Amino acid sequence: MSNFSRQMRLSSSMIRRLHSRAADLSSRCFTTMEGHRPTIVHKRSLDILHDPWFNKGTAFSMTERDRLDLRGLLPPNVMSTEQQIERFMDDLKRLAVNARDGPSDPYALAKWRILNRLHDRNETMYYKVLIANIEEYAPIVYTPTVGLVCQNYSGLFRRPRGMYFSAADRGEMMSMVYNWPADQVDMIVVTDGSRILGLGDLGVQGIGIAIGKLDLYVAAAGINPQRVLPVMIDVGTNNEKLLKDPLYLGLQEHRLDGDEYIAVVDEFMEAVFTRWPHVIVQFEDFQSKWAFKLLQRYRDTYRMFNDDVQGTAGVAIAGLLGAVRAQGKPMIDFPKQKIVVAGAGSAGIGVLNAARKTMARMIGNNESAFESARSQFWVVDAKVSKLITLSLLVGMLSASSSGLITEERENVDPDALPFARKTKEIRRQGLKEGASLAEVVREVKPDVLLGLSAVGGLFSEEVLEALKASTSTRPAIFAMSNPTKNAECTPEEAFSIVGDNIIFASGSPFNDVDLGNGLIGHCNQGNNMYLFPGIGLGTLLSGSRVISDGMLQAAAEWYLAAYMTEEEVVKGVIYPSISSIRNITKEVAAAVVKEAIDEDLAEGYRDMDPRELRKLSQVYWSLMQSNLLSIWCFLSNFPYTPDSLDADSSTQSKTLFLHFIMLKVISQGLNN
Ligand SMILES: NC(=O)c1ccc[n+]([C@@H]2O[C@H](COP(=O)([O-])OP(=O)(O)OC[C@H]3O[C@@H](n4cnc5c(N)ncnc54)[C@H](O)[C@@H]3O)[C@@H](O)[C@H]2O)c1
Ligand SMILES: O=C(O)C[C@H](O)C(=O)O
Ligand SMILES: [Mg+2]
Repeated sequence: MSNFSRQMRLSSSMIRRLHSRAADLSSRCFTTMEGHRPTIVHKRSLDILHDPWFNKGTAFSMTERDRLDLRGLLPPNVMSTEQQIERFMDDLKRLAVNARDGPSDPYALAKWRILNRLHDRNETMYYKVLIANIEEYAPIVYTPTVGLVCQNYSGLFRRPRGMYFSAADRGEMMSMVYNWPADQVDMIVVTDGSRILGLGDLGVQGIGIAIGKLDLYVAAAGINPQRVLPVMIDVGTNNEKLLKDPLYLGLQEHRLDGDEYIAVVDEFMEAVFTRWPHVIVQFEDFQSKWAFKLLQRYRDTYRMFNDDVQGTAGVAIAGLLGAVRAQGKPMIDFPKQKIVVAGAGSAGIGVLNAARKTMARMIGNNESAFESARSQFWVVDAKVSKLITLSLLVGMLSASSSGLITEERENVDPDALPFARKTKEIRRQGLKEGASLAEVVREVKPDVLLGLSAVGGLFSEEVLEALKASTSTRPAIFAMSNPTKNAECTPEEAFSIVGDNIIFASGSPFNDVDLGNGLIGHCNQGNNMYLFPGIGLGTLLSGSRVISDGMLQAAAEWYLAAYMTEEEVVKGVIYPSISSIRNITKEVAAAVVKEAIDEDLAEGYRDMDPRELRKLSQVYWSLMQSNLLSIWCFLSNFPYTPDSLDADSSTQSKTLFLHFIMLKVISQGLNN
């Protein structure tokens, strides 16, 4: 071989090596500062974002995100360093301004920041703090402060948490899910940010709600924090303020709609269930237009549920049954209750459907029972139909379709249609289509006034005055809208206007009211947090294929409704305190497991044979009920076993035997 050709061979292999080294280097390097030499990083994915030496946060360009396996781990909008600094400074200044204006919101936000920083530094410690002080910190990491966090998310954003799937990721999601570092994910909470609490469309900022809900999964249900995944599906926003905000972190385009929207959610569902076939997906805070459609679309094929529709319905039913007991009546009297509901959105309709079914079951469980249950509800809404929107646009102020919904109303939402009152009926009651809430309350004299309207103060003085004429010995007011400012009324307003003898519940926490003379007006928190962690845990442990109505009903009616003692209910306490959320979650989960087995839906946990599970359930049902959560925490390597395992000597041997069987069952799954 001539020297020349040897040199050629050497140089071509060298060139190949150099090429591959260059390619390798280019995949591992990026610029930390414009105009500077590139940084070489030997890390990938979240490890980069969690490393203060390398992390550029939202300033990673799209090509860098692809090269460094970061795609989907950051909100989609790429920011410049200048924008990042501006966002940080804006936020800092805003806190100073707010602090002068009034203490409460900035104080709660400051607490959230401190907790969030702890979450970033040391997750174990974060959850220990949360669990030990759940009553104090649930209102910070969850409702109501989480709403404020979502509203201020652009300013608060420091380190990403969870995954973002945007409309721009179509066709990529199946590979993007592998950017998430955990091989096992048990729970996903997903939102598209279109209706965050009662705060409307917050776009990508809605990720905060998914994070807050999963904090409760960890704190209340003992789900391992390494196996939860908050998800934001960013399909744009119709919030004009966010669309114009140069510092907004999400896609700055109007929301996708129709088939295009469904295609994005379909792709997301397929991707997550392909990587984690046993995962459970909780849909959260989707506008009602999509909440029902997506629930119908997926509920028979995937392990999923909609918390606002189904979780809220269960919690409301438990409270409504509690209100019957508080009147000194048996629960079976529920079908006689007259109920006025304000707000026929995803939560309102969910409650109406479930309450109607519960009543029908109590009075015969047949067609005519179902029909007669319908007449116990009066629904008031303020939907502006498409036609009216159009007429408003062209300046013709016609009457909006608000007030009492009757069969006379045009363009009634099909989900609300079954509750449209018949004209003949309401004429007899002295009412008409569109009657105001106050008129309806005045004429119907209901036992219950329930709000899921997202309108703060909707239960005005006039409405509450009208409720004084209620035919109930103990009228109940459920002001369930969140966060605090959106509550339909405060407990002070309710007790002072309607009287000391009422039952009061709100979605966000309020303090009890001092009624004088040593009496306390109890303020219950009627929030779906009492159900969703147990629904998720029970579904996970049973390995149910889907989440059936029966499983949800079992959770609400068997357990939550019966949870309070007679003594408590008489005092007006119809929901438990948040401090007992772990105990409630355990029982809710046990009810869900049992029902899944009874309905033949349980497939066992991972490799657990369903027949074995059935046997286990029959023999050890009562024990499971008292030990399920401890066992789960223990076996899933969750570091914070909630209550000490039952060590009572008389039950110890049985308990240990149960632990042994459950250990066998669950370890099969964990070893997969
Ligand atoms: N406590 C809980 O556990 C819980 C659970 C879910 C939802 N929520 C709260 O319920 C509220 C509604 O949630 P959603 O998902 O049903 O929202 P949604 O937007 O689907 O429904 C709200 C409905 O209220 C109607 N409305 C608006 N103004 C009204 C008025 N003046 N009078 C009567 N109706 C009016 C709207 O037309 C709409 O149909 C939110 O504040 C949410 O935070 C609470
Ligand atoms: O998030 C909550 O506090 C309850 C409910 O899911 C809501 O949307 O308001
Ligand atoms: Mg919600």
